[in-house]
Amino acid sequence: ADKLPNVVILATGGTIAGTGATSTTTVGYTAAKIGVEKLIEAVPEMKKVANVKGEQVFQIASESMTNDHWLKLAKRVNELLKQSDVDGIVITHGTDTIEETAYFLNLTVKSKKPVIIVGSMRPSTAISADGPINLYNAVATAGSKDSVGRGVLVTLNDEIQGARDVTKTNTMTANTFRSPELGSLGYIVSGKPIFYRASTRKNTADTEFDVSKLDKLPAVDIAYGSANANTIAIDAFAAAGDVGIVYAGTGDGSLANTVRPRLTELRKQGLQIVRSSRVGNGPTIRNGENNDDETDFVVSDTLSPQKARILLMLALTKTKDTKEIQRMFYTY
Ligand SMILES: NC(=O)C[C@H](N)C(=O)O
Repeated sequence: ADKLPNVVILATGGTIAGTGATSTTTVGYTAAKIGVEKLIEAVPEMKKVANVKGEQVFQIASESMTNDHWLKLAKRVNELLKQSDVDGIVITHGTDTIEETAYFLNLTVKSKKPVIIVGSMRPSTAISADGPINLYNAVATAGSKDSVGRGVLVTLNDEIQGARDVTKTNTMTANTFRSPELGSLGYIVSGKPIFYRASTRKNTADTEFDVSKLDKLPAVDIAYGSANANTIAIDAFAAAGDVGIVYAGTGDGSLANTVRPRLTELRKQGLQIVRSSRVGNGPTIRNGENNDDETDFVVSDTLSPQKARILLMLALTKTKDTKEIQRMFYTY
């Protein structure tokens, strides 16, 4: 028989480790309660597809994930993947920011070995909890040779999503993770990942980003466009010392006439401005709703504001040049 792959589970908390008062409590539970050993014990079936080891890296609800957590996690993943006795990694994670952590690691993990991020929508104590099957599928995917070189993957609900394009689309249901514009990558069928497509964008070992020597990321925040828009948030970000702002504009990243002049001024003062969209689908197009060549802004392409924030932070660790940063937004 083939030797089983070695998979390390890095646990970070989330609803997959959550507990509720009763088996029918699916809302109003407490996230991040159960330790990694208990998570592993709950799914003995995993032993048939991999040799599994667990490590508790944090125990938090994912809405409290920070840049510092990401740096620590990326460093640990890179360390482990350098070991010849580690074939793949599974990260258990809350679902609220799972897509952000996935994209951050997609740009900063320096290995082709599989990295799978998994969560659940129902707490571990719930009737028909989705955590155990999701964890089983994630371990099976992490141990599969078919998953090598595909970038960081998010697996829930029997589906495989790519880190760049996946997003949470429903606040409550188990089938919340979708890659609405560009499609999911595949399915997990009885413990076997089946891939149908791959992103054309660069990831992991093929990126230019290296966080191994960083202990801090540049300060970048997101401001949200709406009718009656004003500059209160962007003024505060600038005053707080942000070096970049992602503006989640209306429509194709359009900017109100009350906002555009101030963003242009902030760019002149050296802040990097990325124009993105609050719509959730479709590209924010260069020189469309704004003359970006003239204002010297970057556009996010199809990245959501929350993912544009990540790429802008990493870009700013390499360069301050707008053209270079725009190139990165068309590359990753
Ligand atoms: N379903 C979940 O995991 C939600 C939880 N608030 C978290 O992100 O940690």
